[in-house]
Amino acid sequence: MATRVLAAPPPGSGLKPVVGDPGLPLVGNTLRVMRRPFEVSRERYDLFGPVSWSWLLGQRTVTVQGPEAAEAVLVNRDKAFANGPAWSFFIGPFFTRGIMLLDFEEHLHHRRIMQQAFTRQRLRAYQETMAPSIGKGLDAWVPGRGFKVYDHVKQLTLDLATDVFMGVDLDRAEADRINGAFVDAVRAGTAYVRFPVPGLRWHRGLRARKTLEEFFRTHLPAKRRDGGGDLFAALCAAETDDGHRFTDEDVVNHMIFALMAAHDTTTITLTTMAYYLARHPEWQERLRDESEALGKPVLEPADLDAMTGIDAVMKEALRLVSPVPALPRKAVKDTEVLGFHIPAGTTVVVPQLTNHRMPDVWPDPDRFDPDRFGPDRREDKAHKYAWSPFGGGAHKCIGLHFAGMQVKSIMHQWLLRYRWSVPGRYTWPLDTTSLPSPKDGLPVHLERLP
Ligand code: HEM
Repeated sequence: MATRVLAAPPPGSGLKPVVGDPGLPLVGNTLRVMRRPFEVSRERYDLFGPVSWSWLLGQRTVTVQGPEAAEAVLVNRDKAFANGPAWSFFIGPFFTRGIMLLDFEEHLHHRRIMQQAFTRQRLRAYQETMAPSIGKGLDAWVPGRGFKVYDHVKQLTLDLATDVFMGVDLDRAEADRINGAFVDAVRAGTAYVRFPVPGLRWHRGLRARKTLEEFFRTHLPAKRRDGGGDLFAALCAAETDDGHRFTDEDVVNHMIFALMAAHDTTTITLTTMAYYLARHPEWQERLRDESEALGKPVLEPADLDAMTGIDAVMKEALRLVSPVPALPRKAVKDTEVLGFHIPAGTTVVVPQLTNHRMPDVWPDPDRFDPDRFGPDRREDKAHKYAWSPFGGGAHKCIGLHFAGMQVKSIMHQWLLRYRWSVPGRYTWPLDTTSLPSPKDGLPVHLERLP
């Protein structure tokens, strides 16, 4: 391995240079990092320490490992790191002006308005709207062997998005058209060919973006007029105390982004929970007992905190498989992380996926052990950023309570309806080349409970 310095620190600054290895010509270390993230990150940590550089996805990228470095980048005290130029590289054309792509003053302005759509009162309304749709979606599952959890959960969360996010009555064909556009927009972010060739991902993504824009623009006037208990209506109505509101264009952009931010992340969380609950039937039974003991077919807002088993398994699933595996930033001026010199223009990545499995922070890090979040252990308290699947700082996930509510509501109803299992020696083939997901869709034996 050829070890090189990223850039010499300014003389007299007292800063250390970032050391790393460029990797292979053209591809750098991209394929190794994508295919074997856990092994490669441990190897690099041992070799270079918490801050190192490499060529990744065609960019000179500094990777910061461990909670301390994650905190420095995400809290971003001297405003050296920007989201827009970093995230745009992946999702820019499809999620134009999504809130995560805005920075500094402008971001804060939008975030303050958006927060009005995520108040406690709004969340209660979303939960109530969602409950019957979850039941309907789960009842439609056909039990048997080879039931692909990932595909079914993805469909379920997409259908829920139609109710809870859009609140628009769509027939099946129209719902499928919008869901399809949405899936194409998301997929385009991980296209290999990153310019529009008809039939390929990038092109389909651009077409999908147009479809989604037209859809939301068409329904917007009625939403503004009639309101409702959905996110679309909430964004239309959102207003800060000093009277700031979203324009029509803002609402369209934020709706498209929020759908994306909410959908794959909750799908991955539920699929990971289902995988470990299939591998650990004792935990599945423990959670089912808890849900049965509650004595209610659907969770109500006041029940969310009481579901401690589901909560621990959800946290452990988010630790083992972080749905957003890496948080990229672009340095907009010379700065430092843990005393290492980061020159302006560098892409900096916080690798959530591997940070959550650092042996220095988590005992036996690859083991599924939800009790590590129990009151007597609280291993997540090792550092404020030890467990940070929702990010941190100004861009911390605005939907984190929504996500918890949705995941718990679905899991509760699922446990009451079905038992599921995998063969004893099955381990899932986790694809980590994009957002993490099982290559085989996670086939389980799904049995309906009497
Ligand atoms: C388990 C589920 C989820 C996970 C793991 C997750 C994770 C994240 C992460 C890590 C970020 C920060 C990205 C960064 O700093 O670059 C983020 C931002 C965001 N998330 Fe989530 N998310 C989840 C669910 C949701 C849901 C359900 C919604 C909406 C209802 C949502 C809406 C957003 C929005 C709007 C942002 C951007 C916030 C900003 O830039 O100010 N997320 N999410």
